[in-house]
Amino acid sequence: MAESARPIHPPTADSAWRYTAEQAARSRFFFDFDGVLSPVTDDPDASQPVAAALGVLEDLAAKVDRVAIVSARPVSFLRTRFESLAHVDLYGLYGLEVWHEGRVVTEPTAEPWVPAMADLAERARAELPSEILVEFKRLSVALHYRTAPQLADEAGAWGHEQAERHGLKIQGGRMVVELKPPVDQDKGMVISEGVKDSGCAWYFGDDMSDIKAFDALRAREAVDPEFFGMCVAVANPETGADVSVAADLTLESPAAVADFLTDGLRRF
Ligand SMILES: O=P(O)(O)OC[C@H]1O[C@H](O[C@H]2O[C@H](CO)[C@@H](O)[C@H](O)[C@H]2O)[C@H](O)[C@@H](O)[C@@H]1O
Repeated sequence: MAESARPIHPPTADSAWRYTAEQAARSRFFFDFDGVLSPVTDDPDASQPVAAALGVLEDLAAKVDRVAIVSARPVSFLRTRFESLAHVDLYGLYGLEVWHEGRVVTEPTAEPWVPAMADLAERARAELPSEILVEFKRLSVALHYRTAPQLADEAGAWGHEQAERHGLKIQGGRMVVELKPPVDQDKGMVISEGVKDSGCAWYFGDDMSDIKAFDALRAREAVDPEFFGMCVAVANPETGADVSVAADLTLESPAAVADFLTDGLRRF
């Protein structure tokens, strides 16, 4: 049977799956964690992948070239959720950490920032209202206001002041402001690197930081007419239409992502 042509954007799910199945050995899948594989919870420590996600990710990894999770969480956290998956790679802290050959490899230029980030987390706890949940992630500090949305401006102002004073990067997310070392690394860079030598890649994301990963797929398509990049958004009330508008397709929830993959795997 003749091979399908690269689907035209926005492709139908059917044409995207058909093309990917034909290119399975050269296809890679990348997933954000929070809001994509796990439903949002008030307590960041409580979030868990939807029950069907683990099995379907491992099944997918057996059919395609590579499956990876690309998250703002540390690898140590992702390991607690995905330890049972032997064939799924983990990128943590926007790619500052990678799980490689049984250990965490940290971007060397970021490592010296650990003490400064620990100090920042301590000051955030002391200086901000206790309703703002401070999450220390070794190489970044997240200021969560999900349970106290009236404190969004205060968290943002404190974050911006610290970023300016200490030369840090600041990143907004879903009811969160995050401070990071001034190291050039984001999900777009992870994906640009991660799709080298591949013919097809999918990225599933729900947050503003995931748009850079979508852009990386578009950029690769622009220079390689053979390459097919599929951007999938997961709907949520907090990022407005920005992520969906940048995507080829929008799914309703993490449970819908697992169902979508289960259905797609039938084409292989
Ligand atoms: O890149 P991701 O895997 O999507 O991580 C983004 C942030 O996810 C977490 O916060 C978000 O999910 C929490 C649990 O559902 C929720 O309480 C919070 O409001 C969301 O912003 C994580 O805690 C952050 O560190 C990540 O930056």
